[in-house]
Amino acid sequence: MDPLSFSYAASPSRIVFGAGSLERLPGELDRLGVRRALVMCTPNQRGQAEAVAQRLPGRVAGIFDGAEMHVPIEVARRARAAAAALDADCALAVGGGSTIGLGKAIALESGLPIVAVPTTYAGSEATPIYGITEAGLKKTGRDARVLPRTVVYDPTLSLTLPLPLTVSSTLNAIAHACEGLYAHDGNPVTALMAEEGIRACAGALQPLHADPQDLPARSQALYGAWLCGTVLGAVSMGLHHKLCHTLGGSFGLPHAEVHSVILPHAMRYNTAAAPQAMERIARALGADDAPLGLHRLAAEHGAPLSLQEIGMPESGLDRAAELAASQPYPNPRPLEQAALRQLLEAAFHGRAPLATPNAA
Ligand SMILES: NC(=O)C1=CN([C@@H]2O[C@H](COP(=O)(O)OP(=O)(O)OC[C@H]3O[C@@H](n4cnc5c(N)ncnc54)[C@H](OP(=O)(O)O)[C@@H]3O)[C@@H](O)[C@H]2O)C=CC1
Ligand SMILES: O=C(O)/C=C\C(=O)CC(=O)O
Repeated sequence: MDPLSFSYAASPSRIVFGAGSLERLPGELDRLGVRRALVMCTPNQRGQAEAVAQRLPGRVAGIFDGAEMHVPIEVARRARAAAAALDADCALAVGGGSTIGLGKAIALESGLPIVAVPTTYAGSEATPIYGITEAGLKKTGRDARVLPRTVVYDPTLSLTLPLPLTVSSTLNAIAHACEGLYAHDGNPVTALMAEEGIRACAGALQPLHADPQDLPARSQALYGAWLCGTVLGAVSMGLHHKLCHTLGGSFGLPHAEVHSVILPHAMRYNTAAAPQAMERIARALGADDAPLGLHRLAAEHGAPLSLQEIGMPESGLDRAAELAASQPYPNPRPLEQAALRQLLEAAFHGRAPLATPNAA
């Protein structure tokens, strides 16, 4: 197959990046003709949302502070009703993937434009992917309406992100890029972004570990998160993301942490089937071996290493392997339930990924 045969579509989002760029938010709303923004946040980030609202006198329809992880449908319905009742003309999401995801739930139904001000490294602001959880099942989809029109990346807003979450959220970002490097619908541009995204994210962890208030390192992590999120938005995800969604959606495990634990193991599962991707990941990490490099990065910076420690019941491993193997999706190596069960066993106990793949 010709390796230089691809299709490419650039993201139409407008990106405003840099320390202090929140000051540019009023001008960005002007560009979109926004008059009544619904400012959205989680309950604990209400203060931050109020501070953002104060920068927009006369242009805030209200504050909705009920965002929750994985966008429960009941929360989505409440937010949609609030946006309609307040006659909002924009969903202004200030927060991490949970808040931005709620903005997407509104946009999906109403077509309202989203302006995102991300405060974690999850990358949702850079994708047309939405996720909504109903009756214990998380469904994801793609729709151009949910891609934020404008993203204001201001690294000063992430200075308050606690270090453990900083580390796991950065690994969540790195996971997007890792899978982007072997995606069947990737292209040379997403590969460049992925490798640079991994390098930027991984390189930010050491200085942030030493000082979580290191603003240049926060900028670097956010820059990497933008690149990795853009990759996620452009290509199909494989085993790693599917496994994380199964574990998050059906077993309630925390999103960024489950990514941190699974990533080295999912990369080992795919090592033999995606050698070029592994080479690029290893190069970006400055490691000899991609899965071991990812495991080391997580271990050195105190990320959780085992499913056990983030709440996975051992009794659920069979079911998780079954669920992960039950729906077909593109992945470099075919999905084999027994091998996935072995992967989950190693991840459950927090073992380093085996030096050779767990099946031929
Ligand atoms: N559609 C897509 O493309 C993507 C969607 N997602 C989705 O996003 C969600 C995960 O995103 P993630 O960002 O990890 O989760 P959250 O948005 O839930 O944020 C994680 C944690 O970060 C804390 N936090 C956020 N901002 C700050 C801040 N400025 N200072 C201090 N603490 C802060 C929150 O605290 P508190 O709760 O106290 O506010 C929360 O506990 C999942 O539902 C996932 O499925 C993730 C990636 C891509
Ligand atoms: O679950 C969603 O909302 C959609 C995608 C993601 O969460 C990507 C990820 O697993 O980080």
